[in-house]
Order: sequence, then C-alpha cells, then structure tokens
Amino acid sequence: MSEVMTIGEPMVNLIADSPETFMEARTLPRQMAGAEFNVAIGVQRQGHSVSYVTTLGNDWQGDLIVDYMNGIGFDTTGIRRMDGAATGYQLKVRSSDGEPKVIYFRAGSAASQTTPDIVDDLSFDGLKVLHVTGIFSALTDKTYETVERLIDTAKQHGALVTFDPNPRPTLWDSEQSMIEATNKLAAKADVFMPGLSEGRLFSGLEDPRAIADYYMDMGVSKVIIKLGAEGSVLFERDADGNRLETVVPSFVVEVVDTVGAGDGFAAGVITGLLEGLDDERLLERANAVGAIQVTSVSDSEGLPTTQELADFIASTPRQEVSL
Ligand SMILES: Nc1ncnc2c1ncn2[C@@H]1O[C@H](COP(=O)(O)OP(=O)(O)OP(=O)(O)O)[C@@H](O)[C@H]1O
Ligand SMILES: O=C(O)C(=O)C[C@H](O)[C@H](O)CO
Repeated sequence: MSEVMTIGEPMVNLIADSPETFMEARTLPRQMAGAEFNVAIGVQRQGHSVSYVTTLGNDWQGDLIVDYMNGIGFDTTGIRRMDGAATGYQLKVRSSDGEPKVIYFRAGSAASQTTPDIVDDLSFDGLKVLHVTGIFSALTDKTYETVERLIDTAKQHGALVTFDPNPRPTLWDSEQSMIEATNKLAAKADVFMPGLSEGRLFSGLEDPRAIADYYMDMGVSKVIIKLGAEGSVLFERDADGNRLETVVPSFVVEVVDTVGAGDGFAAGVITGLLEGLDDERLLERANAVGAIQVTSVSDSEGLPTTQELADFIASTPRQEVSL
C-alpha cells in the first residue's frame, strides 16, 4: 500500500490568463487545487506513493480529478463518489504583489459531506505518514470527526501524523472555535507545522520557543515553524526533555505566487521524514520545495522532481535567517 495518505478537498482551479482582474480575463486555463492535493503531488514527485481520500460528486469535475490522480499513479481507492452534491472548484486571478485573489465555489460540496465511516473502508497496511490539515477539518462537524478518526486509526497502525493548521477563518463558526478545534487536532499530531503568525494565533504566545513548548507539552514530537521567505525552524526535545532547535535559511527566489508555499514545504518535510534526513537536511529540503513553489503561478505544477530539487539546492543562494 501507499507510504503516505492524505484526506482533503481537491478542486478544479480556473486561473485567469491575464493578471489582476477577472473582468480582463478572456480564458481561464484549468488546473487542480487543494492544499492536501498540492502536498500529495509534492510527495509523489519525490518518488513516494500516495493514497488520496475524499468524496467527490458524480460530475465532470469529479471525473477530471479522479482521472488526473489515477493518471499520475495516486491510489484513489479511498475516494467515494456521491449524487446530489457537486465537486468544489475555485477561480484564481494573479496579482503583482504575489498574493492572488481566490474565489471558492465549494459550499455544500461533495467533499464537505464526507462522513467518518469512510475511514472504515481504508487499508492502512504499510502506511508511514498520514498528512492532515485544518482545511478539511473545518468543512463540517462530520469532516472534523472524520479527520479525528483517521488520525486515531493511522496511529494505531504505527503511522506518523503530520498536521498543517492552514487556517481558513471563513470556514469556521468563529475564530475561537477554529483555535480550539485546531489545537485539539494538533495535540494528536506527531509533527505540527504552523507559520509563525499561525503559531501565535493558535497558541496565544509571541515567542517561537514558547509556541514550540506549548505544543510539545501537549505531546507533539516536532514543532516546525515556517518563517516565510527567511526559512524555518524545527523544535524537539532530547531524552532529558531539553528543547533543541534547528534554524535553516530558505533560498533566494523571485516570487510569482505565494499560494501553496506551505504545501510544498509540507511535502519536503514528509519526504524528508520518509527518507530519514537529519533535521538540518529536512528543513533545507522543505524550504527548497516551498521556495520553488512561490516561483510558479500554479498551486502544484511547479513542484519539483527529485533531480530538479537536487539541482535547485546545489545552485541557489541562501537567505539570511534569525529567530
Ligand atoms: N519568498 C520566499 N522565498 C524563499 N522561500 C520561501 C518564500 N516564501 C516561502 N518560502 C519557503 O516556503 C516555506 C513556507 O512558506 P510560508 O511561510 O509562506 O508558509 P505558509 O504560511 O504555510 O503559506 P501558505 O499557507 O500560503 O501556503 C517557508 O518557510 C520558506 O521555507
Ligand atoms: O483553501 C483551500 O481549500 C485550498 O486548499 C486552496 C489552495 O490550493 C490552497 O489554499 C493552497 O494552500
């Protein structure tokens, strides 16, 4: 079976062909989106097998997504199809500041109607890493329960759990419920990887070291904090309980579109864990995939193969980073 499993809401992504406004755009080339989908692509490009779990509508978007995933070799046996609900999609328009505008069409989508019993049909044999995010968990109470059941089951089968909070405040009832629910999932994860501002929001603490302690006290083994263009830092504890930290700079690149940097980063962390990289190399790889991701307008098409990643790491200058 696959080394990595994830659950999410994959969407068709229509990207306006002209910068700045949907009004100017004459055509909207079709791609795929979805944070967990981007991570899955990044993992697969590094030569690791992926199982993708979700619910899709019986519509052309669902067919397109399943065909695409089958075509690139994902295990799609964990995908359910349903009548009466559509597969979500999104519109995206570029912006000169690198922060594109995205409009979602996903309310009541098939993915949002996933129920926890989807977990009972899955095979966990040989699974090494389960990757989950705060996006799929935010869709409904049922998707939240599904993520909880998936985490518990994957852990019972000896898999590591990586968790990217990916806050989407509009998908939650309130900021407080987002914070509480996200922290409850974080406590179940082995690896928690917020951006610094996300870590501050979820813990209520300012200092990266205090944020790391907050989550390690809950039982998280590795807290990896993303520092944007500067790079990232990994915290863990030694056998005596002392906090260890590894800070690694990212790479100097030209930013085209910042969306999906965190997803590329997560793919780097997951594949680094699978390959037993030490903390320094793990963050170097994660930073590299995140940096490559911001140079592409697509949410996933720019993600590197093993060779592209090695060439990038060998030839790209580093940023300055400090904590
Ligand atoms: N402009 C950049 N230059 C170099 N590396 C970058 C840049 N932006 C991001 N990265 C790399 O990607 C990682 C993740 O980016 P970021 O901190 O923006 O994540 P995020 O907040 O989860 O993003 P998002 O949720 O938008 O995907 C960073 O820690 C860094 O290693
Ligand atoms: O918000 C979502 O559900 C997405 O997954 C859409 C984007 O592809 C994602 O935000 C990239 O991180």
